[in-house]
Amino acid sequence: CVLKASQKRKPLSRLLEQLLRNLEKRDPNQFFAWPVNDNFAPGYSTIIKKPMDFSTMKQKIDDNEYKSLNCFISDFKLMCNNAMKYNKPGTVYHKAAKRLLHAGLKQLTPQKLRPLGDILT
Ligand SMILES: COc1ccc(C(=O)NC2CCC2)cc1-c1cc(C(C)=O)n2cccnc12
Repeated sequence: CVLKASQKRKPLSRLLEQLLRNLEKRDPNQFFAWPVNDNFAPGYSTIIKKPMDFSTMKQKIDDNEYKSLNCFISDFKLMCNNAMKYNKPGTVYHKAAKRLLHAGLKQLTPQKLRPLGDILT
């Protein structure tokens, strides 16, 4: 069937979905898969002003909210930094966030992304 213009996946969206899938693989416990719930994280919504998680990033891709790769990377960093702010060093979540941020940014270096061509310019 022919995709209507509105349904046509923009090249950037397809790329971001692929990058998101690769980042999610680095979160095997799915600590970052969904918004953090105040019931499990007391006071979270008062401490963290701009929550972010992978499901929200996926929704933003689907809604074409990301106008550039840098906006996508900023949300990824925000998500990890939120976890390193709310959770004390040494906790399972602080360690997971630090590891995820490090591994994720390695995947998002220009060297790794250049093969994807001029989609990013
Ligand atoms: C979507 O968020 C989650 C989902 C599941 C779990 C979870 O399975 N936690 C089990 C490991 C020990 C209980 C934790 C979290 C979680 C993430 C976070 C983050 C990312 O800060 N968090 C902070 C305090 C308490 N729980 C969490």
